Amino acid sequence: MYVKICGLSEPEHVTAAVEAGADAIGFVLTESPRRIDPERAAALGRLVPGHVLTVGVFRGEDPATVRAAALTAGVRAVQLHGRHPHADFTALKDLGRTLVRAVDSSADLRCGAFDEDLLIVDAPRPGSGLPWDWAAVRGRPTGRWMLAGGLSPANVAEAVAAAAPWGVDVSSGVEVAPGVKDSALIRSFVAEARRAA
Ligand SMILES: O=C(O)c1ccccc1N[C@@H]1O[C@H](COP(=O)(O)O)[C@@H](O)[C@H]1O
Repeated sequence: MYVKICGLSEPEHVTAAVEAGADAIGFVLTESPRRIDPERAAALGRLVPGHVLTVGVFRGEDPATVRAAALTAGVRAVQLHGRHPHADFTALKDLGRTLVRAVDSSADLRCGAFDEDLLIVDAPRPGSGLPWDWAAVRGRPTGRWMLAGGLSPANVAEAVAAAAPWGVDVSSGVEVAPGVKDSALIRSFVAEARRAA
Protein backbone atom coordinates (compact mmCIF):
# COMPACT_ATOMS: atom_id res chain seq x y z
CA MET A 1 0.00 0.00 0.00
CA TYR A 2 1.45 3.33 -1.16
CA VAL A 3 1.11 6.00 1.55
CA LYS A 4 1.19 9.79 1.08
CA ILE A 5 1.09 12.26 3.96
CA CYS A 6 0.00 15.70 2.77
CA GLY A 7 0.06 19.27 4.04
CA LEU A 8 3.31 19.15 6.01
CA SER A 9 4.82 22.44 7.14
CA GLU A 10 7.15 21.66 10.05
CA PRO A 11 10.50 19.80 10.02
CA GLU A 12 9.53 17.47 12.90
CA HIS A 13 6.49 16.23 10.97
CA VAL A 14 8.45 15.72 7.76
CA THR A 15 10.95 13.64 9.73
CA ALA A 16 8.15 11.71 11.45
CA ALA A 17 6.57 10.85 8.10
CA VAL A 18 9.90 9.76 6.57
CA GLU A 19 10.83 7.66 9.61
CA ALA A 20 7.36 6.07 9.68
CA GLY A 21 7.93 4.89 6.11
CA ALA A 22 5.71 7.20 4.04
CA ASP A 23 6.23 6.86 0.28
CA ALA A 24 5.28 10.45 -0.53
CA ILE A 25 5.04 13.77 1.29
CA GLY A 26 2.90 16.68 0.12
CA PHE A 27 3.50 20.42 0.46
CA VAL A 28 0.40 22.54 -0.19
CA LEU A 29 1.38 25.45 -2.46
CA THR A 30 -2.17 26.69 -3.01
CA GLU A 31 -4.85 28.46 -0.94
CA SER A 32 -5.35 26.44 2.26
CA PRO A 33 -4.74 26.56 6.02
CA ARG A 34 -1.79 24.29 5.15
CA ARG A 35 -0.29 26.56 2.55
CA ILE A 36 3.45 27.16 2.70
CA ASP A 37 5.58 29.17 0.29
CA PRO A 38 7.80 27.38 -2.22
CA GLU A 39 10.98 28.47 -0.42
CA ARG A 40 9.83 26.77 2.78
CA ALA A 41 8.89 23.67 0.80
CA ALA A 42 12.43 23.65 -0.62
CA ALA A 43 13.93 23.79 2.87
CA LEU A 44 11.66 21.00 4.13
CA GLY A 45 12.38 18.95 1.02
CA ARG A 46 16.06 18.90 1.92
CA LEU A 47 15.11 16.73 4.92
CA VAL A 48 13.57 14.10 2.64
CA PRO A 49 15.64 11.18 1.28
CA GLY A 50 15.53 10.45 -2.44
CA HIS A 51 13.30 7.39 -2.17
CA VAL A 52 10.43 9.50 -0.77
CA LEU A 53 8.49 11.50 -3.37
CA THR A 54 8.02 15.20 -2.57
CA VAL A 55 4.78 16.55 -4.04
CA GLY A 56 3.70 20.15 -4.62
CA VAL A 57 -0.09 20.49 -4.35
CA PHE A 58 -1.93 23.03 -6.54
CA ARG A 59 -5.55 23.84 -7.31
CA GLY A 60 -6.61 25.97 -10.25
CA GLU A 61 -3.31 27.75 -10.93
CA ASP A 62 -2.20 28.09 -14.55
CA PRO A 63 0.69 25.89 -15.75
CA ALA A 64 3.22 28.75 -15.76
CA THR A 65 2.50 29.49 -12.08
CA VAL A 66 2.67 25.79 -11.21
CA ARG A 67 5.95 25.41 -13.09
CA ALA A 68 7.62 28.36 -11.34
CA ALA A 69 6.50 27.27 -7.86
CA ALA A 70 7.44 23.63 -8.44
CA LEU A 71 10.94 24.61 -9.59
CA THR A 72 11.48 26.91 -6.61
CA ALA A 73 10.16 24.27 -4.21
CA GLY A 74 12.27 21.56 -5.83
CA VAL A 75 9.43 19.04 -5.58
CA ARG A 76 9.68 15.83 -7.61
CA ALA A 77 5.94 15.64 -8.30
CA VAL A 78 3.14 18.08 -9.09
CA GLN A 79 -0.42 17.39 -7.92
CA LEU A 80 -3.21 19.31 -9.69
CA HIS A 81 -6.50 19.31 -7.82
CA GLY A 82 -9.89 19.85 -9.39
CA ARG A 83 -10.93 20.05 -13.02
CA HIS A 84 -7.67 21.04 -14.67
CA PRO A 85 -7.95 20.50 -18.44
CA HIS A 86 -5.84 17.91 -20.19
CA ALA A 87 -3.86 20.79 -21.72
CA ASP A 88 -2.51 21.76 -18.27
CA PHE A 89 -0.95 18.31 -17.88
CA THR A 90 0.41 18.43 -21.42
CA ALA A 91 1.94 21.84 -20.72
CA LEU A 92 3.73 20.48 -17.65
CA LYS A 93 5.01 17.25 -19.22
CA ASP A 94 8.43 18.70 -20.06
CA LEU A 95 8.97 19.67 -16.41
CA GLY A 96 10.11 16.10 -15.92
CA ARG A 97 8.17 15.69 -12.67
CA THR A 98 5.70 12.99 -11.70
CA LEU A 99 2.25 14.37 -12.57
CA VAL A 100 -0.62 13.64 -10.20
CA ARG A 101 -4.27 14.33 -11.09
CA ALA A 102 -6.58 14.70 -8.07
CA VAL A 103 -10.33 14.66 -8.75
CA ASP A 104 -13.60 13.74 -7.16
CA SER A 105 -15.44 10.58 -8.11
CA SER A 106 -17.51 12.24 -10.85
CA ALA A 107 -14.43 12.74 -13.06
CA ASP A 108 -12.72 10.43 -15.53
CA LEU A 109 -11.13 7.86 -13.19
CA ARG A 110 -8.68 6.27 -15.61
CA CYS A 111 -5.14 6.97 -14.44
CA GLY A 112 -3.28 8.19 -17.51
CA ALA A 113 -6.33 9.62 -19.28
CA PHE A 114 -4.79 13.11 -18.90
CA ASP A 115 -1.21 11.78 -19.32
CA GLU A 116 -0.74 11.83 -15.56
CA ASP A 117 1.38 9.26 -13.71
CA LEU A 118 -0.77 8.92 -10.59
CA LEU A 119 -4.44 9.52 -9.84
CA ILE A 120 -6.04 10.60 -6.55
CA VAL A 121 -9.76 10.13 -6.00
CA ASP A 122 -10.75 12.59 -3.31
CA ALA A 123 -13.84 13.90 -1.54
CA PRO A 124 -15.87 16.64 -3.22
CA ARG A 125 -14.17 19.17 -0.86
CA PRO A 126 -10.41 18.46 -0.81
CA GLY A 127 -8.68 19.00 2.51
CA SER A 128 -12.00 19.14 4.39
CA GLY A 129 -11.28 15.98 6.34
CA LEU A 130 -14.81 14.71 5.77
CA PRO A 131 -15.30 10.99 5.04
CA TRP A 132 -17.37 10.14 1.96
CA ASP A 133 -18.79 7.04 0.29
CA TRP A 134 -15.47 5.33 -0.46
CA ALA A 135 -17.18 2.09 -1.52
CA ALA A 136 -18.89 3.92 -4.40
CA VAL A 137 -15.61 4.10 -6.33
CA ARG A 138 -14.62 0.46 -5.85
CA GLY A 139 -13.65 -1.02 -9.22
CA ARG A 140 -14.02 2.26 -11.12
CA PRO A 141 -10.53 3.85 -11.10
CA THR A 142 -7.88 2.15 -13.19
CA GLY A 143 -4.11 2.16 -12.83
CA ARG A 144 -2.15 3.60 -9.95
CA TRP A 145 -4.70 5.47 -7.86
CA MET A 146 -4.84 6.73 -4.28
CA LEU A 147 -7.91 7.14 -2.14
CA ALA A 148 -8.18 10.43 -0.20
CA GLY A 149 -10.76 12.37 1.75
CA GLY A 150 -11.55 11.98 5.41
CA LEU A 151 -9.04 9.22 6.06
CA SER A 152 -7.54 8.81 9.55
CA PRO A 153 -5.68 6.15 11.54
CA ALA A 154 -9.04 4.98 12.88
CA ASN A 155 -10.77 4.47 9.53
CA VAL A 156 -8.06 3.81 6.93
CA ALA A 157 -8.48 0.02 7.19
CA GLU A 158 -12.25 0.36 6.62
CA ALA A 159 -11.64 2.71 3.67
CA VAL A 160 -9.12 0.37 2.06
CA ALA A 161 -11.49 -2.57 2.46
CA ALA A 162 -14.31 -0.52 0.92
CA ALA A 163 -12.52 0.94 -2.10
CA ALA A 164 -9.52 -1.34 -2.71
CA PRO A 165 -7.14 1.47 -3.75
CA TRP A 166 -3.49 1.15 -4.81
CA GLY A 167 -2.57 3.80 -2.21
CA VAL A 168 -3.92 6.24 0.37
CA ASP A 169 -3.43 9.98 0.93
CA VAL A 170 -4.16 11.87 4.15
CA SER A 171 -3.99 15.40 5.48
CA SER A 172 -6.66 16.42 8.04
CA GLY A 173 -6.77 12.97 9.64
CA VAL A 174 -3.24 13.34 11.01
CA GLU A 175 -3.88 16.79 12.50
CA VAL A 176 -4.92 18.03 15.95
CA ALA A 177 -6.27 21.30 14.47
CA PRO A 178 -6.60 22.58 10.89
CA GLY A 179 -3.05 22.77 9.54
CA VAL A 180 -1.43 21.43 12.73
CA LYS A 181 0.05 17.98 12.18
CA ASP A 182 0.80 15.44 14.92
CA SER A 183 3.76 13.05 14.71
CA ALA A 184 2.02 10.25 16.64
CA LEU A 185 -0.99 10.41 14.31
CA ILE A 186 1.33 10.33 11.27
CA ARG A 187 3.09 7.22 12.59
CA SER A 188 -0.21 5.58 13.46
CA PHE A 189 -1.68 6.32 10.00
CA VAL A 190 1.26 4.78 8.15
CA ALA A 191 1.18 1.69 10.38
CA GLU A 192 -2.59 1.23 10.01
CA ALA A 193 -2.47 1.73 6.23
CA ARG A 194 0.27 -0.88 5.89
CA ARG A 195 -1.66 -3.28 8.12
CA ALA A 196 -4.75 -2.79 5.94
CA ALA A 197 -2.95 -3.66 2.72
O1 LIG B 1 -4.85 19.81 2.23
C1 LIG B 1 -5.31 20.87 1.77
O2 LIG B 1 -5.53 21.84 2.46
C2 LIG B 1 -5.63 20.94 0.29
C3 LIG B 1 -5.97 22.15 -0.25
C4 LIG B 1 -6.25 22.24 -1.61
C5 LIG B 1 -6.18 21.13 -2.40
C6 LIG B 1 -5.86 19.91 -1.85
C7 LIG B 1 -5.58 19.80 -0.50
N1 LIG B 1 -5.25 18.58 0.09
C8 LIG B 1 -5.55 17.33 -0.46
O3 LIG B 1 -6.75 16.84 0.08
C9 LIG B 1 -6.64 15.43 0.27
C10 LIG B 1 -6.64 15.07 1.74
O4 LIG B 1 -7.83 15.47 2.32
P1 LIG B 1 -8.14 15.20 3.87
O5 LIG B 1 -7.81 16.47 4.58
O6 LIG B 1 -7.29 14.06 4.34
O7 LIG B 1 -9.59 14.88 3.88
C11 LIG B 1 -5.30 15.03 -0.29
O8 LIG B 1 -5.42 14.65 -1.65
C12 LIG B 1 -4.50 16.29 -0.15
O9 LIG B 1 -3.44 16.30 -1.06
